[in-house]
Amino acid sequence: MSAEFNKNIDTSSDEITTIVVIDDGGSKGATTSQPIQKHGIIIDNDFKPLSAYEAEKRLFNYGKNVIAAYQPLRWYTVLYNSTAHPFNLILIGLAIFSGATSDFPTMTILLIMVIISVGIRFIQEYKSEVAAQALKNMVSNQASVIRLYSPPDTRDPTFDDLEKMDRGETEELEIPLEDIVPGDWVKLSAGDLVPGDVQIISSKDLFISQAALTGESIPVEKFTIDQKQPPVIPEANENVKMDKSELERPDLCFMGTSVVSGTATAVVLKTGSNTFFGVMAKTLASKRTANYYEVSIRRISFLFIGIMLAMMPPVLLLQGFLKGSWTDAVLFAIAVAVGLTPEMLPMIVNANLARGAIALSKHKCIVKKLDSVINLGGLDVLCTDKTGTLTRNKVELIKHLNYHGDTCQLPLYLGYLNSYFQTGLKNLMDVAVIEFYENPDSKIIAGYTNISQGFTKVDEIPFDFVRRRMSVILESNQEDHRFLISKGALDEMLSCCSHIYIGNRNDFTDGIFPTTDIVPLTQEIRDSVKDLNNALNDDGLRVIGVAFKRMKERVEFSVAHERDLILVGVCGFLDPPKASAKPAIEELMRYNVEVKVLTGDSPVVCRKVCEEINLPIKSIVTTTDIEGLDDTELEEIAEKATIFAKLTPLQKANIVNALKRRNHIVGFLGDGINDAPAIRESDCGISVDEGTDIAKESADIILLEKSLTVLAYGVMRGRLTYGNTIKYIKMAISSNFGNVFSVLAASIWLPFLPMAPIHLILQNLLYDFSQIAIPWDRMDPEFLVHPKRWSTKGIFRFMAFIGPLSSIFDLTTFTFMWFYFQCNTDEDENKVKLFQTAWFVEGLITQTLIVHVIRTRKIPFIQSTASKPVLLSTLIIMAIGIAIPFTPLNEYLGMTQLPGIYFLYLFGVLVSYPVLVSVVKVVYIKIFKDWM
Ligand SMILES: Nc1ncnc2c1ncn2[C@@H]1O[C@H](COP(=O)(O)OP(=O)(O)OP(=O)(O)O)[C@@H](O)[C@H]1O
Ligand SMILES: [Mg+2]
Repeated sequence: MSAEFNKNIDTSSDEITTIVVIDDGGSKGATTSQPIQKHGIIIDNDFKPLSAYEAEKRLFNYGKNVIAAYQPLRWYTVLYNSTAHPFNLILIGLAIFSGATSDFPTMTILLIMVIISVGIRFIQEYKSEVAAQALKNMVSNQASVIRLYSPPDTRDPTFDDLEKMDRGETEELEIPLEDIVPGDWVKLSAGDLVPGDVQIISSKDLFISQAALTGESIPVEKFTIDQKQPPVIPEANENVKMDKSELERPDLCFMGTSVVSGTATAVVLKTGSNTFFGVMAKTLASKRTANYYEVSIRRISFLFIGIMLAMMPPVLLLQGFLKGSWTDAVLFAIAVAVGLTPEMLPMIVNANLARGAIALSKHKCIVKKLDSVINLGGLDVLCTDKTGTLTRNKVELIKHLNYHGDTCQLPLYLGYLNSYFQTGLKNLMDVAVIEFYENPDSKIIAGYTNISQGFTKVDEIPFDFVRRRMSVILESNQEDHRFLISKGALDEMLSCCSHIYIGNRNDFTDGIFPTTDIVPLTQEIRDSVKDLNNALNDDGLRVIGVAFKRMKERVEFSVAHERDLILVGVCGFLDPPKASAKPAIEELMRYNVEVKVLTGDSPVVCRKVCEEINLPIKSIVTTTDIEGLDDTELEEIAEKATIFAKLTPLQKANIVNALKRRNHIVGFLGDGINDAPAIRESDCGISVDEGTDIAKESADIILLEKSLTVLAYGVMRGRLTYGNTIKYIKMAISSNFGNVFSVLAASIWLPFLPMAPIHLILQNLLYDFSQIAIPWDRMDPEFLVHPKRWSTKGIFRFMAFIGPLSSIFDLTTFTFMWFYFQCNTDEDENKVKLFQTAWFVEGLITQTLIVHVIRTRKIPFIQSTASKPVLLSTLIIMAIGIAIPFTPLNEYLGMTQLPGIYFLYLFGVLVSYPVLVSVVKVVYIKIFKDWM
């Protein structure tokens, strides 16, 4: 860029003070022509790009270009977040109360519980925060800036370097977004995120989507306005107030918005938290709306708290009135409250998500927001674009044909000129055209060594996904003519052509553009061009048409000039399917995820690709089939079709929404600007690292490699994460619910406390320990093959049916102790101790054991075994539970050794409880078709 850019700045216009910056449009080779000036900013001589040194200084003064609200959390914030949870507050409150009533053992255990739950959660979250940051750094976010030339080796500049610096030459650099400083000159093109609040110096058909700021989805055009003053850049410590009306100003673009089409050069006014977006983010971050998953977890937390609060008064009153000792009653009620608080819930949920995210990152899949892991597990429809996902990310030009279908140089040359001079989004097709042309083997050209040297660019009309074509306007260095060269999707080209070239010249000595062999484009000819297109499509070739026209005008060019063109022929591109696509599709089908292809390309090419990778095609629809449909019709069509071709970006998003309305959990994988709206609308938006900035910004998950294989793994991993989370929740909530019955029954029935408060609390502590390993558990393969969706209703149902089962065994234990061991009076302290110890052990063991039954639909241990950490943690805790009454601790805890016959009974419980739950499980699954 550098040199050309300087040449665009007409330094001669006013000797001393002014420079006119004129529309550059990022043009290549625009050295000799007189570009048309649309608007200009009159600014003084000091207005030039920054030097590397100045940029460095400003980076120090202004700080990095990051928004405070998005900055990594500090350890103390994480610690605060892990502590300030209602469950912990309840425990801390209860600990203080215990301390106040001189119940120090209880207080100690409560505090240990808080420390464990906060500690583990803190470690997990801090680890995942660090990992998330490292992962974010793996995703590249670059912006192009123009800076004054600086030698590659600043300490040892060459003579050439010095000369360039003397001349004040500039260079275009790709630098990390966060290193942009106020005063930097940045280049914007389609798909870019605007890297700060900027003022436009020059632009070409620049359309910006300001949806992120204003909610307005229609892109607005931005351009320079005549201005006598140079842009004002606020000082580093200046407090600039925000003025909403600035959003309307056509010459300002804002951080957080993105370029839909066109190009521009702009100067950065504000960065990071000083930008409009930064200020907004500060207020928004505190009012961020929770997503469905967060809401569900919160709802469940409240349910837990609700059960607990509902339990406290009856227990307190029953114990107080029936037993007479109010202090005992209060302590017991507290212990019950502790028992009913699932203090491990936040830790398990977060540890699960963090583990899932870290596992995914090892497969080059970066999760931007932790709970997207669960959403991945929920996917049952995956929409994807075609290029690079189903096909290799390498498009190759293999045919350049005239109207008759014969190989002809003209479409190649004109296509090349178009690709070479256009400066918008350079996509795979442009790269393919340039590579093919510049490959020495393919050049059969008379009179030219490099055709691009014979032309100067005057203007361009950038690509957009609705027009599906792009044009450049070139001036020949030999003739006094301008040429508009257009290339794009064939149908869209035909719609703007009036003539067609039917010759096949190979001699270009008298100029490249044909003047003869041009005939009107009759309907008949149109049809045969379409036949040619279809024949190429049938072979799996993507086709673009190339056309031109001669023009005398020296005007500002716009889309309106794309008419009455002469079609010179077509180029055919091969975009072969990826070898990995076939097995990946198979795997996704095994996981019951339906794949749909939403493409801007033609249906025939897309069908061919899908056939080659064995993607079953239900039906194919194109843009015209879905235009003007109402919501229900669109839903039906979205449900039925597999291939959606020639879609506009908005249509892609509409299809995603239609599928969502049909109760699907929809993922969208894409990399283009045209995919961004659909990515944003989907339940789980996925993009790739080499995708456009706006696609990446809209996505929840970034793949470092565009591949469906990773996604199949991600879906599986998401389901595993879901499984381990829901397993804990269902278990905890049903066991709590069961305990409610046992405690109430005991309170009415027994003349003494069924368990001393300290026992209840210790039991709870041990139980917590046994749960820590859950995030490391596995799920049955059968579980993983079905999409998982969060169902609060399912959780309630589970609680209501499975919870009371544990009470049955509590009650048999009470009965056994009451009748067999005659523990039926509060007069004999030893009997009371025996009773309490017996329930302590039985309760702990059944609670701990049950995870093995609940975690699977199958027969535990025989058909499905938990992972080692879970096996070990449950075994160890059960062993500790049985051992405690036999240790010297029993004195301190008020327990007593249990007789041998009790263990016979316990063995019976150990066998029959899982058997009972397993039987109920079979019935439950039969009735509700659901378990985990
Ligand atoms: N650089 C280009 N020059 C001319 N025409 C183009 C160019 N890029 C795309 N087109 C036209 O626009 C159509 C749609 O673009 P594109 O194929 O990129 O859409 P898409 O939805 O991203 O497709 P895919 O699903 O394959 O990624 C293309 O089929 C082609 O006809
Ligand atoms: Mg694409």
